[in-house]
Amino acid sequence: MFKLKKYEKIVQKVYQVLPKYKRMVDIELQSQTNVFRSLLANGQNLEKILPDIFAVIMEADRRVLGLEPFKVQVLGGLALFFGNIAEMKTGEGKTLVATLPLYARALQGNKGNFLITSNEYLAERDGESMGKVFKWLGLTVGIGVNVDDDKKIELYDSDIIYTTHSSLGFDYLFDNLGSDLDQQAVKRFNFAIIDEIDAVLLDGAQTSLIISGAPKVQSSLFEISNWFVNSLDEEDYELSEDRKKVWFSPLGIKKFQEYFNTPETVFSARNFDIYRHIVLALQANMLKKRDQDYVVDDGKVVLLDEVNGRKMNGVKLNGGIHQAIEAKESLKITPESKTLGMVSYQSLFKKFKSLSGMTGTAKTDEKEFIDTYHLEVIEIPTNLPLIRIDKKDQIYLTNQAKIEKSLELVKKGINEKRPILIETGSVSMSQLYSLILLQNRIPHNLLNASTAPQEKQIISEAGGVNSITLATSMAGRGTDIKLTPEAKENGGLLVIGTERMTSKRIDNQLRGRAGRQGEPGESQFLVSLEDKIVVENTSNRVRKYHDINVEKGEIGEFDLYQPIDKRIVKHAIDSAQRKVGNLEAQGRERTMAFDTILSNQREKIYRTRNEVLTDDPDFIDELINSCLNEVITNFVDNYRSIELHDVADFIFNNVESAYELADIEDQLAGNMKKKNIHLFLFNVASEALDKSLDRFKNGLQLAYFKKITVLKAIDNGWIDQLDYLQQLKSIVDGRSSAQHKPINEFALEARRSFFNMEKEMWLNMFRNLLLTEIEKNIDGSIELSFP
Ligand SMILES: Nc1ncnc2c1ncn2[C@@H]1O[C@H](COP(=O)(O)OP(=O)(O)OP(=O)(O)O)[C@@H](O)[C@H]1O
Repeated sequence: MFKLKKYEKIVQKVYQVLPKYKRMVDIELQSQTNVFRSLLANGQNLEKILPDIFAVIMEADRRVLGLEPFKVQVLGGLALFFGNIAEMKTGEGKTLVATLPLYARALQGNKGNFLITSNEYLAERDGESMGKVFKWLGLTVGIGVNVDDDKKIELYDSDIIYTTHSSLGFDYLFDNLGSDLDQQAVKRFNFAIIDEIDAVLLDGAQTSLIISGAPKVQSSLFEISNWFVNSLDEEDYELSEDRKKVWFSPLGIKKFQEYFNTPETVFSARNFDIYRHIVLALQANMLKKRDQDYVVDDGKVVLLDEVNGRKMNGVKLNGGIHQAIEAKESLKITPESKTLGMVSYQSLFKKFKSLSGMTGTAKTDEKEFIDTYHLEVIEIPTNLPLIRIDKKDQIYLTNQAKIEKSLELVKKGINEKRPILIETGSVSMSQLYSLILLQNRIPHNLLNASTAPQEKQIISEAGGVNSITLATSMAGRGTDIKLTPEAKENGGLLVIGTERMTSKRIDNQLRGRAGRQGEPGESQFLVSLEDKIVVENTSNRVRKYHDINVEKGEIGEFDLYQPIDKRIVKHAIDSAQRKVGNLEAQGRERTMAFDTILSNQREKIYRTRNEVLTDDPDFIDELINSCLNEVITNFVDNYRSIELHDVADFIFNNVESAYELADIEDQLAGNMKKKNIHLFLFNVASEALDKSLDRFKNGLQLAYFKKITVLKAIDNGWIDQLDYLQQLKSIVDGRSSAQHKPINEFALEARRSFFNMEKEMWLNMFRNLLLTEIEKNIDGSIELSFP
């Protein structure tokens, strides 16, 4: 409330200065960008001149787009500027609202200002339309989808960037795989507005973005593990309530120990690899269903999209689960690939100095936004009163009754000459419904994942009289259906929902296609007790109620076509939907907890990497010096007492092979104290290093050699660590009990393995520096072959 008051005061100031800018001719208004920029460069406080900045962009919006932001839109713009979530009802014009804070933030000249959308269609649509205003005011604008690699630097150098969350995430990960700082594109994370922030941060945030590459050594453990898992009984494992997790019961663990003849705890380092494979086999057999999660096509496992059921050709599950399914189906096991980079959306967006978001539906999940992102939700009033009529849900016992009743509604809408939008929960349902409409001779447009290329065309026709659009929830976000004057007169858009979606927010987004900008409209959802979400998430009591009454219906004792008005049924449907929502929230919380641990390590590595990439010779030399010290200290500390042959082995394996045992003996002169050995090895290594580096007569080549050997050691170590952590996550995530707190075990092991990785990195760096062979080509270039 306090914040809203503050913003309202600024709005007043905006309207006080607006007339001044309205009087300016185009060229004078356009020049204000430079005026503001130089004021800011000279130390002017951005907030002080905010009313003027907002007034300029408002007037530019009006001149270029023909749209002057309403008062409530200015208020929304301020909520975004100050880093909040602006909750503005569907159709209130959020696309335009975003222009105000983006312009203000971009004036500081610090780049890295983003508008992030949940899909490519919106990024392109909004980037192109709103881009015109920014360009008119002299700023540069980039659209970050489908961009060639060689255009990435230019893209991210724009003042304002419209892109999707995944494009940004992948570009960030790829940047940190390269060996050239000049090639890094995503350098600045200053300000971001996330459009449809609940879709991006809640609906789509359970999975992390992953880049994988380099095949791993093939393992034969997949088949053995599959065989073992098939020999288990039901009491050997437990499934979570939502059947999305599975873990071994104490009985199962006992069988594991007997079968593999390993009395040690299953979580010991020695058992890690086999245990991982067993867990994967258990998951593949118990959680992944053929023809539901995947199909077997031509000897290959092809995944199915959970939401729209389409085949996802070429997509593979990470972390070995894909191979475990192949073993389950007795197919040829494809090579497993290592994870090269991984980031969750949560970590990605936490990188921004200032983050904000907008949506029509955030208040219900405000707690999660505050807890996770420190984002407050500010409710912005509507410009005109909302006059859409949201009818209460009609609940039927059977799908058949529901569909027939919805058809009646469609026909009624046709008689009233209104545009109709029918929403289904999946691609298959949309196809089925399309068939039913055709059987009833009702012409319509179908909008789902497979007709996506025609999206623009379909939406442009959707607001005319008698236009019927059948869609999946794809048409639920950002879709702006423009009504014809006649359609408005006839009552506006009629939205018919044919089932509850996975959250109330998504339902509300669908309703929100109607009644935009104070227009007339209506929404009606029809639900049945046979809908997927209800069947999968309801109690036995409701199931019984369904079964008994269907039987009664068959003998005419229950009217199947009469909507059910019982509280327990309504309650059951609401709670089925809530249950799905809660499970998803828990999933996000877990992803976040795991990723927080991982992101601390990732940041540390990426920071060191970037320092190496800056080519600062002092930094690299210091690093190399520490490397000698670390490796030798680690070696010495590893022994209680060191024998001569241990020292010889160390030199032979890591420094050079031509060293004679007698020489070592001579030089140590019987003094086998650790301090003396340390000194001796340090001298040997320093000499060898000088010799190795002396091979480069050219300063540039020498600098390159140092940089690349160091970088290679860091990257190899980190990739192995990342891959290990991903595997570890999949096995600890499955077991949750009083004794085992998965996240604590993960944290402990992650820390221990990071420590080991650091040691391994130093050693690899050491070996790279001393043992890399060089071949000179005739043209003066060199080729390195690493040990
Ligand atoms: N100030 C304005 N004056 C006139 N029309 C406007 C104004 N602002 C927005 N509009 C129009 O309102 C419609 C809805 O805008 P937009 O699609 O940006 O809404 P939204 O808030 O993003 O909706 P959703 O929540 O569904 O994504 C558009 O047709 C847009 O042109």
